[in-house]
Amino acid sequence: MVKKGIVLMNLGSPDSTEVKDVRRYLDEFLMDKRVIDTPLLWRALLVKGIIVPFRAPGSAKAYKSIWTKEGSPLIVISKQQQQALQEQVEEPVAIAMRYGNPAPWDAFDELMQKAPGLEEVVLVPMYPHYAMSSYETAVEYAKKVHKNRKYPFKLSIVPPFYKDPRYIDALSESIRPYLTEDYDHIVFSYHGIPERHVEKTDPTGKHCLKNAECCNVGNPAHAFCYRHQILETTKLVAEKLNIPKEKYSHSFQSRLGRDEWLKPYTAVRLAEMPKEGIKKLLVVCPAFVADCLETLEEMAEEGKEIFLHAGGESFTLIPCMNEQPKWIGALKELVQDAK
Ligand SMILES: C=CC1=C(C)c2cc3[nH]c(cc4nc(cc5[nH]c(cc1n2)c(C)c5CCC(=O)O)C(CCC(=O)O)=C4C)c(C)c3C=C
Ligand SMILES: [Fe+2]
Ligand SMILES: [Fe+2]
Repeated sequence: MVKKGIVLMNLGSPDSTEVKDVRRYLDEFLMDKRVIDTPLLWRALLVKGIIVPFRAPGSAKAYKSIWTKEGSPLIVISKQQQQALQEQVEEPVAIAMRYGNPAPWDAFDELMQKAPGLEEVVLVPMYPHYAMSSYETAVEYAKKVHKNRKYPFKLSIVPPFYKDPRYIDALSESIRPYLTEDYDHIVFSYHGIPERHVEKTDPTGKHCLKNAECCNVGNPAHAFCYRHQILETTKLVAEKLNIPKEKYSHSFQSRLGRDEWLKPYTAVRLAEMPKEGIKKLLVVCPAFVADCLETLEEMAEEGKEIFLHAGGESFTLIPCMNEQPKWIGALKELVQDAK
């Protein structure tokens, strides 16, 4: 009898592209204290009074431009990843989202039904890097649901896999075919976060962002440092693919609000690069293991337009790993290692 189950947990999407559904999704997302980390009253005022009413119609339009017959790309691809992994393992696999549907309890209930007597569920937060607004909130929420609803099984969690050779290999192989093209530069564009979040998750309270080199000097804070982790991923992939130092760089996309976020900003770099002689650009987004609004709309549409408008000649966005066999194989092994 199978005693174990697997949950792949990603961020989530609105139920439809209607403004009311996008509003509800943004409200749940941005009211999360690990995403907008201001005191509750101020957060409620900001989110419900300003951000959501002003942002929802624009976000709904952006979602419309990428929506498929089957629904949101992030959810559709998550289901494809679930099926692909299911073909490789005998334990039942379910998906859950941090915001919207399916919720973690939907996934846990599904697994309980498929495997009566379930003893352990392995949760895979589908984020390679630690950030309080992605990995941490997914894990804390899943733990809360697990505890409050008194599920009888043990919950094991896959740690951030930003330097795991199996993730690095799968990511590198997804990039390799594009390097045979004639290109001037490859940008590793990661989802940005406010600088304050990096400082907040520093358990030493005195390392992260305290000097320009902090992420390159060994420190226990790196287990929680998003910036250190994305620099590691970039370096390891570049080494594996023999990309010369001058031909690659990293940057951060998707900034929201006026706070200082991790820099450089992708949108700013895309506008500067053609003036520096970079005309043929490759872009990869390693913080996402499934294509989503931030890759298909923000990068493939907006980012491309910024670069071409600034004098760039070609802009190639490398797809996320989605359900590529090498990535699914890596996922299977990450699950097997979880304790
Ligand atoms: C304060 C705002 C935000 C932080 C911090 C943040 C961190 C963060 N997000 C992801 C992954 C995804 N974000 C996506 C969409 C998205 N992100 C924000 C804001 C913050 N994210 C918003 C408002 C949105 C919604 C769309 C919009 O209005 O722009 C998505 C795509 C979801 C989809 O349905 O396709 C992903 C995935 C990570 C990994 C992260 C921290 C590292
Ligand atoms: Fe985001
Ligand atoms: Fe750091």
